[in-house]
Amino acid sequence: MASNVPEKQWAMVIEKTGGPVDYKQIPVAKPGPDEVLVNIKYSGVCHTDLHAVNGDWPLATKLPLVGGHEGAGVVVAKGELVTDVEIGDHAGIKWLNGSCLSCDFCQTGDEPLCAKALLSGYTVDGTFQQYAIGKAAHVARIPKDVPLDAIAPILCAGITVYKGLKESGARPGQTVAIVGAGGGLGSLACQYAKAMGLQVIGIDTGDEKAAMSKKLGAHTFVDFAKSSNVVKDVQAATEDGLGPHAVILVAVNEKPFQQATEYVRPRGTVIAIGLPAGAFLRAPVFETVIGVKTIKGSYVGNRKDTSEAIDFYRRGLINAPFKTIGMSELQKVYDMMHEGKIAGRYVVDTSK
Ligand SMILES: NC(=O)c1ccc[n+]([C@@H]2O[C@H](COP(=O)([O-])OP(=O)(O)OC[C@H]3O[C@@H](n4cnc5c(N)ncnc54)[C@H](O)[C@@H]3O)[C@@H](O)[C@H]2O)c1
Ligand SMILES: [Zn+2]
Ligand SMILES: [Zn+2]
Repeated sequence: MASNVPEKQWAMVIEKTGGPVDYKQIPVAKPGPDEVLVNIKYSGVCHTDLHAVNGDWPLATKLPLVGGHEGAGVVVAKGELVTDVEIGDHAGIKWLNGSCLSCDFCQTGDEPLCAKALLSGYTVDGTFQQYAIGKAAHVARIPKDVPLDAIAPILCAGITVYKGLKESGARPGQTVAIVGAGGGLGSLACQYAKAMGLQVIGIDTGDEKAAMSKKLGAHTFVDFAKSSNVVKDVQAATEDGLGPHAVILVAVNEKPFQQATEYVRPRGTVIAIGLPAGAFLRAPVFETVIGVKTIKGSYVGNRKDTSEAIDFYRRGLINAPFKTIGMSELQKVYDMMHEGKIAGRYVVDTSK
């Protein structure tokens, strides 16, 4: 372990599901043989972190829990089996903290499906602390010319929407609707879609999110709260009125998951990414069949998706807004997120 690693550090911890999240000092963990210890400088706040606090999903978290899975920082220690990450390297701890590397899914680059996957800020402690552990095989390699605050949101939101866009099969020139375009994943989805040569329809609510979505690449914005007919408005936003070729669902409510199958273009694909509590996908069988529509889930990304998503940023293609706040103020971010008031992403600075 590097000599400047302290015994104790600041962290945001929940003791029980439902919170509150407390700012307190906890011990710094020691990396196991195949792990690295990363001095987290910045961590993005994903809506998943809020689902974890609230216990929304049919999957229990560890407790007490340090949340966070968009952590970017500097490697300060490593286990004896780690040969391809060096002390001083910049690294990211993402949702997929580790996987078995040998099951059928891991062997085929589908490691998010690994039954033994470790999830940062959920089944293992995450990045709302100054020093976090990651499996060396899975930490994101971050080039040193990339700023650690701006890259943090890419480590979940960016990877996830980039993968979702690839899974949609949408090709350059085609149209994609981003549902939840003003949020953390949505703002990045607008940028990745634009960079991939797609035309973008943004769907969300409020003037701030409308203006931001347009700035990030949406040619049309549909305000779901103001529109009297979202399905018609989304279809009307495509040149021939037949609807978008793909829909990326990153909203945190169930209703748009039902609407998407109605307005997606025949032969089109609906990609479900958002995870509203207790929600169901529902589609009319007749229209889905005769429209040859595809509905599929998409879940984070693999290590290759990770490096590609980071490379898009490095090449200057991604410039989604984020605001920085002290880590000790995490509860404020959760409160704003709960109210749907965040346009883009918040990133916490672990030094404050
Ligand atoms: N599948 C995955 O791999 C994966 C990865 C990361 C996050 N997620 C999930 O994605 C979701 C979004 O995360 P986030 O951090 O971007 O959240 P966020 O709170 O930043 O954004 C959600 C956005 O959805 C908008 N929204 C709410 N209702 C809507 C509606 N009816 N129509 C259109 N937009 C609507 C909100 O206004 C907000 O802007 C969460 O459920 C999160 O857990 C999934
Ligand atoms: Zn996330
Ligand atoms: Zn595996």
